[in-house]
Amino acid sequence: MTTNPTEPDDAFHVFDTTLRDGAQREGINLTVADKLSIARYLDEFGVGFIEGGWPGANPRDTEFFARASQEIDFRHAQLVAFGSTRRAGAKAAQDPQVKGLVESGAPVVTVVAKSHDRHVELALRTTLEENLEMIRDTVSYLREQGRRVFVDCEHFFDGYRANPQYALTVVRTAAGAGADVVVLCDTNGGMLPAQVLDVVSAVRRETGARLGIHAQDDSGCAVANTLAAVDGGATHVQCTANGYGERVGNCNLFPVVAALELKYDRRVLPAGALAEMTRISHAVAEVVNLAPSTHQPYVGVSAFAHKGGLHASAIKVDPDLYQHIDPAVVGNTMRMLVSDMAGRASVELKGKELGFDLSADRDLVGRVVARVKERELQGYSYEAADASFELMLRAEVEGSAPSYFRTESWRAIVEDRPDGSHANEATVKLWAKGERIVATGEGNGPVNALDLALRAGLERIYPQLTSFQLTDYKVRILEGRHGTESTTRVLITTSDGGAEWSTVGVGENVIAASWYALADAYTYGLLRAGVEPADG
Ligand SMILES: CC(=O)SCCNC(=O)CCNC(=O)[C@H](O)C(C)(C)COP(=O)(O)OP(=O)(O)OC[C@H]1O[C@@H](n2cnc3c(N)ncnc32)[C@H](O)[C@@H]1OP(=O)(O)O
Ligand SMILES: CC(=O)C(=O)O
Repeated sequence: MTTNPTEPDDAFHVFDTTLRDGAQREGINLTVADKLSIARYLDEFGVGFIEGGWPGANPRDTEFFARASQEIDFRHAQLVAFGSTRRAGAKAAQDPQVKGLVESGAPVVTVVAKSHDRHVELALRTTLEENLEMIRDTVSYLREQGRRVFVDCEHFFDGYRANPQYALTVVRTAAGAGADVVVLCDTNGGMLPAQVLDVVSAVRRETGARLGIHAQDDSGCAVANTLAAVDGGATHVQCTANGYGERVGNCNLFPVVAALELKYDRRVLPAGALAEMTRISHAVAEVVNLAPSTHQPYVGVSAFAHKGGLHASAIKVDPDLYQHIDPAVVGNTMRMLVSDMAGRASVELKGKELGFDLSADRDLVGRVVARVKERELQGYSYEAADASFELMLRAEVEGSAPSYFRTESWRAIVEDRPDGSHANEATVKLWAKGERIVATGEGNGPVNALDLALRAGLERIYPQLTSFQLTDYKVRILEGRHGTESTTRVLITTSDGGAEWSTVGVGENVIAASWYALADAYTYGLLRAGVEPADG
């Protein structure tokens, strides 16, 4: 029952609610500027609708609507205001909340309505008939005001189980009053795909209304439930970027649109948009200030990272053997992880990724595999330390590891002072380009002092390292095995302001392990910068 003359009846809607339901996630607190920035990313990605928030519910959402239409030249999306049906016993035309929706200026309004009889009686504290009247009146009023209206039927699936006739009457009432789409909501997120398929198919059959789906992820089934609803006849999917949302989250936009485009062969995004998906997902994560999930389907950095040796050996023949799609299609890349689960193929493919053709030297590849396994047994972990792996690989390929300095000794001292403060000092004694260097550093911890001493000692000889910055530092104490002492593993990430690289060090204590990881970090950085190796 489409009432929008500009759209064919079978038009498919990708409706994003990151700025409304996504913002209901614990830990997300968006400014108006953040919301504007996310809206730009979503429009660029090509979603059809952006639900911007609840105008009138808080000053931030009201300001967002005032500014979004002025400041953003939407190319693909229409802005949607969210609100509820009018209050019981009032008139929609006089309801301040409904007026706020009109005053937002948004061309589309989503109205949340009760569709579960128990919610009407307990939460709204009104009659079933008055709830229908609230829906009828609110939708008609908004239509008279020239708005396109979608109705979100809250708790629809639970309501349908409890009282199917009432739930169906709500759908008919909303559609009859002029709602373009009636959205069936799994508000508590407890449904499973087979149930969603059954209910959506039945509602479509019984009412003929145009249906949408809004699935919360409490059972971990939001994406599957959304696709099941599409199978049942829904043509409008509500999702959020990276699955942000109330409680555990909402339906993740990215796997849904990827599935629709790549597996249902349905064009739901503008041409070329899918290849931007990984970048857009990470950009939105940056704006909401949450680290992008490494294991998110399609867009996570681990989504196409292969660790098992057997996988690598098949991928060497054809990547399709262990990948459901070509990562480039969604703007991601395949990565090979080298660890003690690697075989020859893993090392060969990793070598290729790093620019080495190892295919002709079976013995060398075998030696590298053996070395990786032996070092991982000691506590090293190369899958998160590509730079240390490359230095080790180069040592095998080129006969010796690239080297820029030789260590005579180092020491780090922590002084506990009577006032409870600590002084951290380090001294390094090095040889570089034939010169003996003694340098000291004072830092906010012993590792920082060691890093500063190393930097102070080498900076004059290798000015390139002034741009290096330690950006991440992780320590893990590894249990001793078979009666041996425990050891410490340190992973360091270093940046030169553009690229980042990670190194690993293992030692009997945290400072020794840090030293090895730091030495690799500086060595690899100088190599990357194109500096000719020159040992002490
Ligand atoms: C499933 C969802 O995620 S829906 C979206 C939920 N999002 C939010 O709630 C975020 C924004 N909300 C808010 O800022 C506030 O809750 C407001 C401004 C909307 C309302 O605030 P208040 O007026 O203080 O009311 P409060 O939040 O305590 O209760 C909500 C009221 O709306 C009523 N209500 C709930 N659903 C509906 C509905 N579909 N139609 C009409 N009224 C409704 C409740 O019965 C309650 O009425 P009462 O005040 O007579 O008890
Ligand atoms: C509308 C909505 O957010 C829900 O029912 O979960």
